[in-house]
Amino acid sequence: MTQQIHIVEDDVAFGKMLTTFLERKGFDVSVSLSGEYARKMISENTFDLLITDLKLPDDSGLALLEFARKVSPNSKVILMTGYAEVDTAVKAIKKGALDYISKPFRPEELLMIIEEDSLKNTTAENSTSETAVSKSAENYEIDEQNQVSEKPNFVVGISESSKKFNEYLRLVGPTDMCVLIQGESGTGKEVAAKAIHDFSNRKNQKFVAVDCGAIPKEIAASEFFGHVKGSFTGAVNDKKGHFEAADGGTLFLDEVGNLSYENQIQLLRALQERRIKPVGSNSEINVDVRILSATNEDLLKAVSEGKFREDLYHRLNEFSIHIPSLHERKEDLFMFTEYFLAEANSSLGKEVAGLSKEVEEAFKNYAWPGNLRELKNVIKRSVLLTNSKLIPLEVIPSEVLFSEKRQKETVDFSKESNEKQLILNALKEADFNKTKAAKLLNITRKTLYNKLELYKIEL
Ligand SMILES: Nc1ncnc2c1ncn2[C@@H]1O[C@H](COP(=O)(O)OP(=O)(O)OP(=O)(O)O)[C@@H](O)[C@H]1O
Repeated sequence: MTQQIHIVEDDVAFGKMLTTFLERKGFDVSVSLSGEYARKMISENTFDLLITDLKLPDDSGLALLEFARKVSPNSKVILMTGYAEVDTAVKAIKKGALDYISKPFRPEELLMIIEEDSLKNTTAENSTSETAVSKSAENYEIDEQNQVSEKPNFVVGISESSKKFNEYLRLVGPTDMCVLIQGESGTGKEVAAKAIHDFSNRKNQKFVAVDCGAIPKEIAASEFFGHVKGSFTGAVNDKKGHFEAADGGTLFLDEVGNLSYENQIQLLRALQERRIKPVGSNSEINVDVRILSATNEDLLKAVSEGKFREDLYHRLNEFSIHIPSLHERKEDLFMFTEYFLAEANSSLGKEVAGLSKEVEEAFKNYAWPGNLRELKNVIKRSVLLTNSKLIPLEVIPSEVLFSEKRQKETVDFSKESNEKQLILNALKEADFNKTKAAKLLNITRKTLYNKLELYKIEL
């Protein structure tokens, strides 16, 4: 079926360009120029995908995202952001957006995100059979001593913190303990949960991952415990819930801190009694499920503020694992880079050999607020745009080069080639406005003028 896409963009020309591109790729596309019109459209139609600008004259992309999650929970949302808005975009991902894309971007980059998501969905659909096992099982193999070990395609890392948390995965894996995995968005919490499952004797049973942040509280009970036909409007068939689907295996509750208080009580009851009752049913079903959960917020603080039940917190947290942010494990950066580069080359049919020296520097200096997910995205988009052996600075998104989140040791201005390229990038980014470009570079206007002269950059 043709996918219905709705674009919310007040820049008429840009919206038109995206529409034409996506229509050529076979999508059914409509556009809103304002938040008000977009809200009307979202209420009256069911779109598969909503692509919205973060800044609208009468609204914000974040508010639209929240609105869409309420009135049309099945619609995916991609946010288009300016270069300095990565933090907000990361917030958007936490609120349930599929992804974000920083402007300026080429339409091919957007298509890549859309196609990657459809691919994921197809894989997910194909793996709903009773015998399906976790995808991350592919990440491990049995060695000669019959020990489970990582294949090279699962990056363990060389930093002390990575070694430690991977050791914890190994240790807690074979137990039946409930594990709470904590870490910033994109650090690899789901990958870690799958690894725990794969180290357990449930590894040949199902691993069911549930994004608690994406379930509206009204239907959470039916999602977790299932329902019987006719139990509420819209319940046209009996439906199995996640607990039953994961019976014998592992249930991974992602963003568990987002569950409403009422849903927390229901979950606690199910965990204590190891029995569930589908909505509208009179009989209970025994379930044997190991619970792993993850959060990127401070759950203990949520407990002290009365937003998260303390008894549930202790149930879920029989063992806790903290995944370090990429910023805290900089030693692993280039291992992950190599891995994601190989992955991007193979999926895009390219043969990019590595990063240029300047890009390497920029990567080292960036704080990576979106962690491994951001690194993976940046590399994939850059590989797509690279036509040389090494990834050049020009294809790197400007937030990586100029974000306020960059660490203090900023750009190595001692290297002339770096400096000239960075100045050119900043000028481009600032639409050749020198005051803005100087600000981006964190130098005075006068210094910028001197440097323009030094490098013979004519404007
Ligand atoms: N050890 C690893 N080796 C290789 N790739 C990894 C590893 N850990 C994470 N990744 C990749 O990084 C990306 C982010 O991982 P994941 O989805 O597990 O993060 P998350 O912490 O669950 O994110 P969120 O908080 O947004 O739910 C994924 O594409 C994943 O495949």
